[in-house]
Amino acid sequence: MQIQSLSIQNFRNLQPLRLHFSPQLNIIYGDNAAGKTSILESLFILGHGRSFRTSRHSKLIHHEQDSFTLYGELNAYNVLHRLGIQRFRNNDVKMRLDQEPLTKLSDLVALAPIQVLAPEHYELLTKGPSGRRKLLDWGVFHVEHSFLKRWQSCHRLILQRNKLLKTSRNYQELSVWDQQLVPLSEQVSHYRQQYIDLLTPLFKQIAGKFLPEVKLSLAFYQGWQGNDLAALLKEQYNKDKRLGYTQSTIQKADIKIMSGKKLAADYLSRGQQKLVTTALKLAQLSLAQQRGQQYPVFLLDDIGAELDEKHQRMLLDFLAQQPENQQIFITCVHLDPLKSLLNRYNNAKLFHVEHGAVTAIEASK
Ligand SMILES: Nc1ncnc2c1ncn2[C@@H]1O[C@H](COP(=O)(O)OP(=O)(O)OP(=O)(O)O)[C@@H](O)[C@H]1O
Repeated sequence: MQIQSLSIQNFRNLQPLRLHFSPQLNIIYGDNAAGKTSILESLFILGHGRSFRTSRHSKLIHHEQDSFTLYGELNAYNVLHRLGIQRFRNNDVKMRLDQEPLTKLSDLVALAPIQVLAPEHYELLTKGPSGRRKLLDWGVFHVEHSFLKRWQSCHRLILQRNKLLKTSRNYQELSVWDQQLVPLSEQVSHYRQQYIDLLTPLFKQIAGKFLPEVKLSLAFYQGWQGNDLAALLKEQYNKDKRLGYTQSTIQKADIKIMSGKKLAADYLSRGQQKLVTTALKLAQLSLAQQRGQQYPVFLLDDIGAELDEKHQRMLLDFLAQQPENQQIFITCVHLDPLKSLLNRYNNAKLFHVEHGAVTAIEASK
């Protein structure tokens, strides 16, 4: 997938603008607080309907305005699509795809795979499992679109079960729900496990280059112990009732990132943890390419801020070896470290951002 152009209105500090992108490499540079990440954020919203920096949409709207509007031209499966998203302070959202109203976020996500690696993600290992689960589910969804429907049904059933737990007098009253919940949960877990199995060799290969000193691997925790979820739900009924929620669900799933037999988060330095996150995201990108899916657009925020020079070079070398139709966006304060990457592309585009205004610069200059 490639983003051909983007118009932005009333988004964070950005002045109204329209940008035409390179199908390969785009570099957005400028001083701190110029608005570089805001551009990446708006690109991310085209494929996710939400930001990667905040869950509060109102923060994205320019201080003095009531709504922001994004309008993107996307090339998906060699077809040009026009996507418009408008978000209001009261949380209303209007989305249109090719002139038609778009009501399902999943259609947007399926159309436009967009992946981001930003400083926010470098705490992926130490924070709770929800970030890792999001990363996993985004990947699973792009391998297997039918995953989402099952995932949503499962969440609905868990919600209903939790409500019923409070009023139920014995397990029998819940067992009908569990007859539906158990097979659905097992299917969701099966897809997740399959994805981890596909991702692991690529992750090991990439992590092995970035961190040759540690032996990393991935393990999948499905959200409960053992293989008999039906028996577990029955056995845990009294405790679930006391707690007011179901303990063993797909909502507890996690990717365990291991260093040998230990959890990587407990033993690796902060720098090493950043490299593990980088390797995970790059492995997801490689997996999509390997499977002949639509290549996700890859957004890399603030390359200079988090990695040392040696690993920055390794990351840039990795990006320099990407296939031709892989679109990449990178933000940075200094252009110098990116010169060798720029030299590899004859159609790279540079954008200079200053106080929310963006100027396209010829890459040859
Ligand atoms: N809703 C908003 N309305 C107006 N301005 C905003 C809004 N939200 C954030 N800003 C401002 O937008 C500016 C740009 O922020 P952004 O994070 O995009 O900068 P950046 O160029 O990526 O900076 P850095 O290099 O420091 O990461 C900041 O000064 C921020 O305070």
